[in-house]
Amino acid sequence: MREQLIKICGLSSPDTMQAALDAGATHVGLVHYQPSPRHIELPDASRLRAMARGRAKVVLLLVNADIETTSAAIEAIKPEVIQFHGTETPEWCALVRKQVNIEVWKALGVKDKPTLEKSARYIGKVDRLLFDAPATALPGGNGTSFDWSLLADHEHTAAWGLAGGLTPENVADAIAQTGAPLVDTSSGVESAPGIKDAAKIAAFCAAAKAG
Ligand SMILES: O=C(O)c1ccccc1N[C@@H]1O[C@H](COP(=O)(O)O)[C@@H](O)[C@H]1O
Repeated sequence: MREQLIKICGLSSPDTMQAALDAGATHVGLVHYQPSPRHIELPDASRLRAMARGRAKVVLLLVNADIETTSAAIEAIKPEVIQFHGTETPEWCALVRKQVNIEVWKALGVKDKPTLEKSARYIGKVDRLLFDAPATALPGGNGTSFDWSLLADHEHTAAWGLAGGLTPENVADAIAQTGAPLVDTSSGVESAPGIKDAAKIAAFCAAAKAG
């Protein structure tokens, strides 16, 4: 049986990092993007990163960051994965992937079939595609989902994951409908924007594993 991959993103305190690790998250995400309520400065991110070593893969989330910001964040956090969540091009993703030798993921907002098909531009350039709801106020982390039926007959030719509005209540259904090998949540395990809830994190991981 394959392992269900589970990413809890936007962690910014030791308590909630511990909750995600104890709940069995396979990936934990740190958002380094100033406009986000989940933004974390590099020294704090580095401390949380140390907690996860050997227990879960750390995913550094960046949005259209310049070279200096990207390099400084990678140097400080030493993540296993970098997730680009803005309008980064396939070429940019491939360049970073070649330079840093860690997994590179690209998040893409799925509005309709054509936008899903455009994801093919990233095949071979990244290690995983992350299908999310289209950007609204923020490029992601808005707690909104997209029409999962768009994925039903999509032929996946690369590793992928599902994000956008996933909660402890809907994640099992999302996995059943889409077969997502990785599920990713942020808002769905919070009590308020940027405030993670340990009980919701535990419930999400349990539901995803059961799903
Ligand atoms: O979490 C954020 O604040 C964020 C900011 C900018 C880009 C992406 C962001 N979060 C990622 O968006 C998806 C979906 O999040 P949600 O579950 O709908 O809140 C996920 O990958 C988050 O990590």
